[in-house]
Amino acid sequence: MAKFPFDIVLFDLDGTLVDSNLDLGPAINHALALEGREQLPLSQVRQLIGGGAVPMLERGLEQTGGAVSKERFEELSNALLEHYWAHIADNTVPFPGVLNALDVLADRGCKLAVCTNKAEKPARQLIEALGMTDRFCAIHGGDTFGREKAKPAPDMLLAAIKDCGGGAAAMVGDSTFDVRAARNAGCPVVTYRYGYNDVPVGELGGDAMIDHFDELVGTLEGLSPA
Ligand SMILES: O=C(O)COP(=O)(O)O
Ligand SMILES: [Mg+2]
Repeated sequence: MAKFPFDIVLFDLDGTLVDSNLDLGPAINHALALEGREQLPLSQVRQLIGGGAVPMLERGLEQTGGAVSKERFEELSNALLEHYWAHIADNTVPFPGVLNALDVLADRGCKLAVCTNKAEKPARQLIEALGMTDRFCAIHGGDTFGREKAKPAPDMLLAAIKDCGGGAAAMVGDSTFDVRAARNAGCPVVTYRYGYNDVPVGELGGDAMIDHFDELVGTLEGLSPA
């Protein structure tokens, strides 16, 4: 078998490895209800995911009547996170084909890592609850290197590449945060059509797009390391 073109594959979490909308949705709606705001349908919540909990709540408030004071935002944000932590893996599951794709990549000698804008603690909690921790050499969150270093900054990707021992890396993600972070880190990037795309999926601008995780290994085989 030909050598696999990548030594390392970096994965976004929400909307890429896992379908977490069913647990993030009730958490943001819990915070909106505390402020007397209308509930957002899950189809709308999907489009708010990708930058982490703070941008998600900011945008949710904007879409239901406008911003609140800094103090109130802090309270609502804490309420959102508390609700989310209590229900982190109630309904969240890996997307179809994810576990098999991770198995095949590991068999082909790839090291795997998670680079998410979710805070590191809930990211680890979720990955652990799904029994997936041992698959990854590194799990970096949106606060691991400070919020200003969250995606689209390349820092967590570059750190994960180092943690995995260095080598040719590719990124897999669902949003503009992932595509821009991969570009900033100099890695090719595959996007997932059924993730939580924050722009129309054709405009994400990755190097390749998959409709199902069964396509991932073959798609990566067709890409060249940067
Ligand atoms: O939770 C979020 O908003 C972002 O998470 P992601 O970077 O794993 O998509
Ligand atoms: Mg995502």
